Amino acid sequence: MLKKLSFTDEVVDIVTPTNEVLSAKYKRSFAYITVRDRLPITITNVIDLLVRDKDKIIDEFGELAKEEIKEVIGQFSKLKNELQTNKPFQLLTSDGSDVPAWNAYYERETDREGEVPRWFRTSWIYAECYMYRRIRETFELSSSLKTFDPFRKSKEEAFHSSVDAMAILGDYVLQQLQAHGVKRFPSSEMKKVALWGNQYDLSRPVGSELPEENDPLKNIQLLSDHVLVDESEKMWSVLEAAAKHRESITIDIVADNAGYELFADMCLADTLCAFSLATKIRFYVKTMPWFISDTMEKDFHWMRHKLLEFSNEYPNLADLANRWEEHLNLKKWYIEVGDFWTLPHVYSEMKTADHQLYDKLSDATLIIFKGDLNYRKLLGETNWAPTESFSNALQGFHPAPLVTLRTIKADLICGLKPGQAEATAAKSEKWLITGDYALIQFDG
Ligand SMILES: O=P(O)(O)OC[C@H]1O[C@](O)(CO)[C@@H](O)[C@@H]1O
Ligand SMILES: [Mn+2]
Repeated sequence: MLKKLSFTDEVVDIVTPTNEVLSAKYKRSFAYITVRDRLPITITNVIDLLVRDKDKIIDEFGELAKEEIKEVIGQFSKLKNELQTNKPFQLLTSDGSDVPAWNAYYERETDREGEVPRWFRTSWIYAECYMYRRIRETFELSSSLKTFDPFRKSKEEAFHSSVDAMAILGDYVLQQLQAHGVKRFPSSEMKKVALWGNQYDLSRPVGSELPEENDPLKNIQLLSDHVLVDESEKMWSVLEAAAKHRESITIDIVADNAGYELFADMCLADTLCAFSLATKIRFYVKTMPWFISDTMEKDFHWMRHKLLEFSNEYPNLADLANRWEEHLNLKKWYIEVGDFWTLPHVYSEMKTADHQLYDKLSDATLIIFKGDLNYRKLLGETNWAPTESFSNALQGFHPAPLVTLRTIKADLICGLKPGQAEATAAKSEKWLITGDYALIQFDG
């Protein structure tokens, strides 16, 4: 009798070859661990939430939700099974504005791969984005749960557990804001605060914990020798030169996680405006629940309202929330939403996939990309040699001068000095996935 092939027979027991796109087909890669272990856990957690919070959800979304919760749970069990048995992907069927782009991507990949993409064969970025899109689609196809965000509760809990850290940072930032015109822009502190804020994502692998030190300003000192590349001077030079020569300075922030990280990004944005290093800031956020903790527009407004509620306990947090509301009202700050950020495209494809967005980013004086997922997309999800230059790794993506503030949480990197990757690996075996190391890389 012929041995029945299991999908793991297709997985090869190697690390990702240099210059290849990351994929769960390489068994010794973080992509494999993620698709095998981490993604099914995410689906299980969504199912558990629906079971545990059933009554509350029915209260909020109406009686019809009672039946639909059961159906949705069934769909998620099916999705998990599809993943774990390496089934082919499917076309999306909901009426979301991004569905044509998703389905075009599916057709393109099917042509390129010579077969319908599957979880353990296609690129990691496609598989992981596809899972979050399928979760979204399941809710979209219901009648009563269309707007349900399965990660809202986790995002809100994470916000509450970081209020003390925000209060410390908030006090510091308000002091700086009051000192503008007298003191220089606190560049060293603010870049690190926004950089290490990226440790606060909710899809951390087991073993990569948040800092025990609650004071973010002390924490950034402890981590100062963990920034493997720091090209922040070049980013300040761009802004200082623009401040000297121009009246308007637009900074685009491609945001990442809600909660503490977003708070830290807004502190950076506010300080840049106060010190005249920016006149307009556009925050790009996601249109749907994404990679658990990524910011949606509603998460931003929710945070602002929560901060206002602290007016007795932490008046500085409320003051900051009021300032940010004013920036939005005065059209100094914008929250930008768009489908591209939740498509599986890497950024070298932006110009053809969404030329309007590319043109818009091209108007910026500086673009700041936050976090690990943005870094993966910047690098084309490719396993570059660690010494490859950042500029080459971007593969032609250059709408405007750009900088990435990333704590390292996936096994791809570039722009290191010869020997630096090896020396870091000798200090910490899991340096590429724990988020304990970081990069500030600039392309001018
Ligand atoms: O919020 P970030 O920094 O984009 O990180 C998201 C997480 O998702 C991944 O990109 C994939 O699971 C990890 O590499 C990372 O831990
Ligand atoms: Mn994220």
